[in-house]
Amino acid sequence: MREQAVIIGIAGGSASGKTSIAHQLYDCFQGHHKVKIMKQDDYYKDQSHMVFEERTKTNYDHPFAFDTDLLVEHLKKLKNKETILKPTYDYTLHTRSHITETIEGRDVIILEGIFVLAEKAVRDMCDILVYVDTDSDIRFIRRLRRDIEERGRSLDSVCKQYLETVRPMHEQFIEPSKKYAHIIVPEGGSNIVAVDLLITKIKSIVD
Ligand SMILES: Nc1ncnc2c1ncn2[C@@H]1O[C@H](COP(=O)(O)OP(=O)(O)O)[C@@H](O)[C@H]1O
Ligand SMILES: O=c1ccn([C@@H]2O[C@H](COP(=O)(O)O)[C@@H](O)[C@H]2O)c(=O)[nH]1
Repeated sequence: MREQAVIIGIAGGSASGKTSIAHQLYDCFQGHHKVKIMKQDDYYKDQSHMVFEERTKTNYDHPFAFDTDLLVEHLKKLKNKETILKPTYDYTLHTRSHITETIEGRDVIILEGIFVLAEKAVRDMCDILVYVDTDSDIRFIRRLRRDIEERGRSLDSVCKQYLETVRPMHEQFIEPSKKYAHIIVPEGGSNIVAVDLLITKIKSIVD
């Protein structure tokens, strides 16, 4: 087993299927290796000093919304299989939760998030870079359903946020970051062939 962890970065638009692919990779490796899924979203800046109303106005699809310095610091430690204390994020409150997770050294780190490819310091930490490429209408439908069912949003708030920030920021930052990918996966987690190829490649590095 390698002394350093292998870090797989998975980027793509909101609701493109990053989490689904991350879980498929996790399920494949976890019996044989120590694996951890890391969400870039856990590194959204803490906004507990702001009232809830103010937090709803934050642009969550701009790089400034993230504490990327902390994420990179943690990735460096994880690369060396050191322990970190990871923050966790609460989408319903739009801020960090009080829970901190201790993560001990792992062989494989699967990092997923909208800016994993767009942020140079983050992508430089990854051994394999994946972009999940799913059409925007499909992503919008999935996001609408998910944000209402799981993130405590209303129909109007999802539509407003999508038009005002999610869509323009996707076009400005996320879509252009596709050029940094080693592998582009169309159709997200339902693309079994692409996920199988990815698993084969990761196995060749890890084993
Ligand atoms: N291939 C798929 N077909 C249908 N629904 C999907 C598919 N992949 C993901 N979803 C759903 O879409 C939503 C967003 O998927 P997710 O993997 O969490 O995307 P991301 O992590 O990119 O935001 C979730 O509710 C998930 O269940
Ligand atoms: O407080 C928050 C924090 C984030 N968001 C939205 O989440 C997505 C990123 O998560 P995915 O799982 O990749 O969809 C991002 O587009 C933000 O708009 C939020 O709404 N509120």
